[in-house]
Amino acid sequence: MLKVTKASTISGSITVPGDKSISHRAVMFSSLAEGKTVISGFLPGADCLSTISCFKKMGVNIEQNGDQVVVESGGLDQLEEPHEVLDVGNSGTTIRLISGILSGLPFHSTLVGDESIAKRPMKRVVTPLRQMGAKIDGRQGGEYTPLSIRGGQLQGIEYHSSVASAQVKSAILLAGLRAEGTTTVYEPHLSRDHTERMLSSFGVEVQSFLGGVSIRGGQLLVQPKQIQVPGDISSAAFFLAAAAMIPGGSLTIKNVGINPTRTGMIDVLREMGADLELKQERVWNGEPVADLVVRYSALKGIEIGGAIIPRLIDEIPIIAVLATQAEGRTIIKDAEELKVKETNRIDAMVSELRKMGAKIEATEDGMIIEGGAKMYGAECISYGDHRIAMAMAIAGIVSEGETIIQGDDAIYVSFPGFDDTLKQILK
Ligand SMILES: O=C(O)C1=C[C@@H](OP(=O)(O)O)[C@@H](O)[C@H](O)C1
Ligand SMILES: C=C(OP(=O)(O)O)C(=O)O
Repeated sequence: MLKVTKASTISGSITVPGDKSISHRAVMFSSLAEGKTVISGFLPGADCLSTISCFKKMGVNIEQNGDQVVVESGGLDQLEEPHEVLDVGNSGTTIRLISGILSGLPFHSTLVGDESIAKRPMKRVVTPLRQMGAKIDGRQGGEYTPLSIRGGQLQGIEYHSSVASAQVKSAILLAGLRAEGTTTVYEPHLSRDHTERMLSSFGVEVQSFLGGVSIRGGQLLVQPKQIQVPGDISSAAFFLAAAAMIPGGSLTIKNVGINPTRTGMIDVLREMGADLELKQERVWNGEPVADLVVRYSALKGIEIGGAIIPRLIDEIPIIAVLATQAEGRTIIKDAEELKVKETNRIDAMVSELRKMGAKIEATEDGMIIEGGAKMYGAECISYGDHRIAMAMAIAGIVSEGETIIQGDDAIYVSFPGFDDTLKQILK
């Protein structure tokens, strides 16, 4: 249980843990390359630890010590048939990306996860992977876990994904690495491109073009020896929002990844009127990084939809909180993907923010928030979803009285140390 009370203001200089998407990929791709890779700035959260555990079960030697990870592998061809079930825990990224990798390997494996994973749709990866030649079975025709995969000879495909999902795109590209010919994925809007960037840094040729990306099969990964993971902008988002909406707020967050496919939150903050600066811009392993400086200023409601949605998909719970503190109406649309995350994030945010007095309603594909309502502390639940737990903790610091968040242990999925960082900046 996490307890928070109204903050008089927040200030300071902090860092946030490593980017979750990049940490998963760093472990996966290092496991596919022959030799030793040292990863620093790794996110030691539950989701990325699940990825490590799956690759260990396929014979990869991985030592993890806090945010330092050393991966020693014989390469893709040396991965072994796992004796045990591969457990992805709560991690959608792990199950979807690993399905793409397993599809090209000549053995059988079974994938399971927790009760949230058991409700998340898998056909979005199973369908294209089957088209490429993988034999995949699962509950309800392959829509739900447990999934059972027998990989082998694959054929490249041209796939038009109906969702802008980096997990779908990455699963197909990773299978494409082992397929005959070229594999092309088209997506309705550009989703995060960490797979493309990191594969390039492993010497793989990936062709990105407007609307899609192609990969030629049979290419080997050559490990870059060192990978430095930037701070996660999705974790930084909670504190950026807090500083932007609390009078007198002023905060620096150092070493944050600012890959343009992830910076929708920065665009939203600026459009709402926040005072935000990027400093010390630089590049780590093909990923842009900066220090973010944010200060309080009056915010106004805006409309959010279309191509920006995949660029801020995980930030929508905290954007909903931000909107409660802005003047006027915020409309979030085209975000139906929120219904198939760790929980239905539209329903969860509407229900929890309403308990605190916010004026918020759910729509088919998002939510509408009327800013300016007075908010009061309440007893909230996380629905086992890390982002809901953190969003409600930040809602608690702008509300009168005390807020209790039940199920805050979910935060460990993506942000170990959230509580301490929050305490550090609360004044
Ligand atoms: O590829 C990734 O690392 C991720 C992609 C996104 O999911 P979708 O691909 O389902 O949109 C995001 O929500 C998730 O937190 C991480
Ligand atoms: C949706 C998320 O992650 P995943 O899909 O990997 O479970 C998230 O971190 O918000």
